[in-house]
Amino acid sequence: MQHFEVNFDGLVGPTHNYAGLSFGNVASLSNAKSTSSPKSAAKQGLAKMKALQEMGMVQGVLAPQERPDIYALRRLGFKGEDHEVLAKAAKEAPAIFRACCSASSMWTANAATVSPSADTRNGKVHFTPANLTNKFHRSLEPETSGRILQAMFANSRYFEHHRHLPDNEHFGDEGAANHTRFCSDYGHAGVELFVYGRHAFDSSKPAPTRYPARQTFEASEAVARLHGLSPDNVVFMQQNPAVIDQGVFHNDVIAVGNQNVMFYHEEAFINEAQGFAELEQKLGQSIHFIKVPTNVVSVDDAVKTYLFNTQLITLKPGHMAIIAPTECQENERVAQYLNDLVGMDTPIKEVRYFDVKQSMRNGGGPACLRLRVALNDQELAAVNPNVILTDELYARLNQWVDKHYRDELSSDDLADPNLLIESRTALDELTQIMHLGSVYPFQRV
Ligand SMILES: N=C(N)NCCC[C@H](NC(=O)CCC(=O)O)C(=O)O
Repeated sequence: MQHFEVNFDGLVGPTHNYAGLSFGNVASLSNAKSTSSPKSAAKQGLAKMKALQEMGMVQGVLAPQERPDIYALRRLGFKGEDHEVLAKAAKEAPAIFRACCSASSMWTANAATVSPSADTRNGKVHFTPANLTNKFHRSLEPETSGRILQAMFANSRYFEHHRHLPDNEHFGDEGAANHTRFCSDYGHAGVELFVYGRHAFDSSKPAPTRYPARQTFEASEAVARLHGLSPDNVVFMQQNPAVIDQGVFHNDVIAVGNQNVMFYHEEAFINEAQGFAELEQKLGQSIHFIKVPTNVVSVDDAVKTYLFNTQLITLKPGHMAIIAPTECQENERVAQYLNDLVGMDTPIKEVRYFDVKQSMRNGGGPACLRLRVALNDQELAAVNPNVILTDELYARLNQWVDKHYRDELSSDDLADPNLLIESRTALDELTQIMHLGSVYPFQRV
């Protein structure tokens, strides 16, 4: 039996824009209200997907969501025809309106937590959509994320889908951005590391003071329970609150792991030694812990360049590549570090740089843009084949973007009723291309 790690990248939606919605995410706040390019954002994402496919990876595509979210606006009391709802909300509650227009589902590392079948009690691949309660604009995602994932992984013999956790800050869950799986090989039982930012039910425990900790310990525990993971194969570690307060709003902004490698910043965790010893003991083998010291790369540089929001992928046994944003190349210290890293005696042998600047300006790097799903060949054969990137699908999606997406989008354009029509037209066609069925609210009423 063969095993794969499949990366499901978020296809950027037609309303991609910069609205400054994520307090605690430095890039989101500093680029608020700049003009975006949905077309280049989508094309940058597709180019990264294609490159990984050409590197021999199995690459998947995760569809975007319907925005503006007219249903959320109606729930908040805006009435009338769709164009009236848009006009009233944009005028009377512009901040709420902008939140309902976000294309934030593109960061699919936050779509769900996924446990491969080798780790779970019933031998199925488990999915729990993230509730994303900490940010209003992101809390609009889990229902549709769940429907899209069910349309992609539809075979109940292999896949089990859970409902997202209760929509409350106590169970704030940000999905795979705070979850890393270590294993000797993708098909072998691994150890799942859940990293949380605070304890919701114990205020005596450390917590950040400036920016929010989006993931709670209690949420991480609940996901591990739902997925039927054995306590012998799970480790919980707390993020260092001091780095959350410096803009590290998810663990994947300060650490990335793959198989037997953990690439991380010196300041990432509380109780690092204890957590890492537990990881190795539960995995039953040693892990390459590649620690980047503060005096080589500061937390500030890590946040600005997303050195750790890189994808660490296995190209052949013992040979990994780092997929980094071009921001890393443009920072002298980080570029030098990466240059040195590939010469060190670790499984990381090469670095490839990608321009995902449209996403980076909202605080989303290469790793935010993908959801990892480890699958065996039978499970892969049971995945909806129309969501796996082929040369044909790549060409088709590029044409689709050219046909439907705007070159530029400003904050004022969000209230244009044509944008809603354009988005729905595009998504309706996309569900046919990807054989997803009626996953969007406008297709269901
Ligand atoms: N690290 C990972 N895995 N994901 C990055 C998510 C970025 C996203 N940005 C935003 O939602 C900004 C939207 C805006 O401001 O318009 C967020 O903060 O949740």
